[in-house]
Amino acid sequence: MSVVTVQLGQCGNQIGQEMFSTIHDDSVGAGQKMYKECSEERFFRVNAAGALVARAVLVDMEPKVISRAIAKASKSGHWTYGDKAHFCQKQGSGNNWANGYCVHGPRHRDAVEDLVRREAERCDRLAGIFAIMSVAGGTGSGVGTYVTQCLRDMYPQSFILNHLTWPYATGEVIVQNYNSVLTLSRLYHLSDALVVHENDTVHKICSQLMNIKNISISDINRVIAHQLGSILQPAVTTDSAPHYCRNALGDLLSSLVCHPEYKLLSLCSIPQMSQTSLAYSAYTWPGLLKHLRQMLIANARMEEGIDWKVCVPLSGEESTANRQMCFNRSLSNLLILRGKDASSADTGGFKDASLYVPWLPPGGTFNTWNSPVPFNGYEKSATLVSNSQSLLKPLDNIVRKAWNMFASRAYIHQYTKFGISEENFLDSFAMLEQIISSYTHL
Ligand SMILES: Nc1nc2c(ncn2[C@@H]2O[C@H](COP(=O)(O)OP(=O)(O)OP(=O)(O)O)[C@@H](O)[C@H]2O)c(=O)[nH]1
Repeated sequence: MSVVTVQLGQCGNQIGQEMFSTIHDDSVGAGQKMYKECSEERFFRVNAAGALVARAVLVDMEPKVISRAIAKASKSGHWTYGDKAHFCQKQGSGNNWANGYCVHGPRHRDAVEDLVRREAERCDRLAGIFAIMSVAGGTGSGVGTYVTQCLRDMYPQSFILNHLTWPYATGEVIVQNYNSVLTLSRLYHLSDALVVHENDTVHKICSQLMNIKNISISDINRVIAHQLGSILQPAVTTDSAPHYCRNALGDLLSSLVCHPEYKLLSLCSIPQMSQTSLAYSAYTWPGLLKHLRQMLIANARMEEGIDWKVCVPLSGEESTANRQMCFNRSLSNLLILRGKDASSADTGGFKDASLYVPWLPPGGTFNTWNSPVPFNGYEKSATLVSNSQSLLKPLDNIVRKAWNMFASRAYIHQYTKFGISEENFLDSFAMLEQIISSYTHL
């Protein structure tokens, strides 16, 4: 089964290109026929000339980033984007969600829908749609939300997974929190799940784990692409064993999203390091999984600086006490292990019922996938996809900052002039407050 990826805006196109590159290099580097075939079927098609073509549609309102992504892919000499798989215009959305959602989106709806339809028709079986965008700009967030809405209408029965990049908290764009609030509140209804990367967190991984001195956006995107690849590349699931699972998105979503109120997914991978350090490092599964479990409960996105004092509350313990300990409660977790002896690693620590909400049956909260193939040069690696309270604080920060600005009606005229009213804002705030409340009271 195949996934159609839709890359939206600058961020979506840059991350998408890096993701295809990581996936391609990993499947070739693995030197394992079944793994490579499964990965290629999922993400690439073969054109008439026998070359690999990404199953992707590129959308932006300005041409520069798309041209660069297409050129980089061609330069790899291994894969390309489709000849007519992109749509761009001359001028961006000016970091204004309303401009993207109310103007550019509807104006170019037919052209974008046509591109996605053509790509979907080239799949023998469509596993779903993977849309990549930032929440803070104008095109990725505004057009991206509009396009997701159209795709939901076009493919009501298909899985739609959105990958969202959250802005640096310090902020590059004054209205980034408005754009984020509008994007998140709409996508929450449309998408089956939202996989989130926060730029601040990934920046820290680059500086503290990868030891990069002058961190560029490409460095950030490589880390994001690595984590995405680690969940999207072929793996054996309980149902598919001994074969690789064919329905990557479906299995991911059924493992993690048990209730429409809870759709926020975070990722953490271990180990993560520079290529030079990789050659000198050796890991054991018990060591990796012990760290990863503590990262989960203490809500740390990297293995450095984990708070080892946070522990799982004993059953019946007061929920306020849990909160004081900063214990991160989960609804569900998916653990993906790749590399030597992955299938025999002991994952018992993640099955502990106290990690999870009491109202879900224990069998439905935790799943493990594995693959014997080392991922992206790592002899052993583990990624945890988590539907937990881990995004509560960043979400709350975005909503609070946006609300503070909205209270004085700052910059609201830039939105009302495109048709987004104050009531629309209020609805979005109310919707996100509800999600915050639901996750808070897990
Ligand atoms: N991780 C990551 N973040 C990016 C990248 N490019 C932009 N961003 C973030 O995305 C947000 C801005 O969104 P963009 O994607 O640049 O904007 P756009 O969607 O193209 O919208 P317009 O510029 O208004 O047309 C900011 O929070 C940036 O930090 C990227 O390549 N990687």
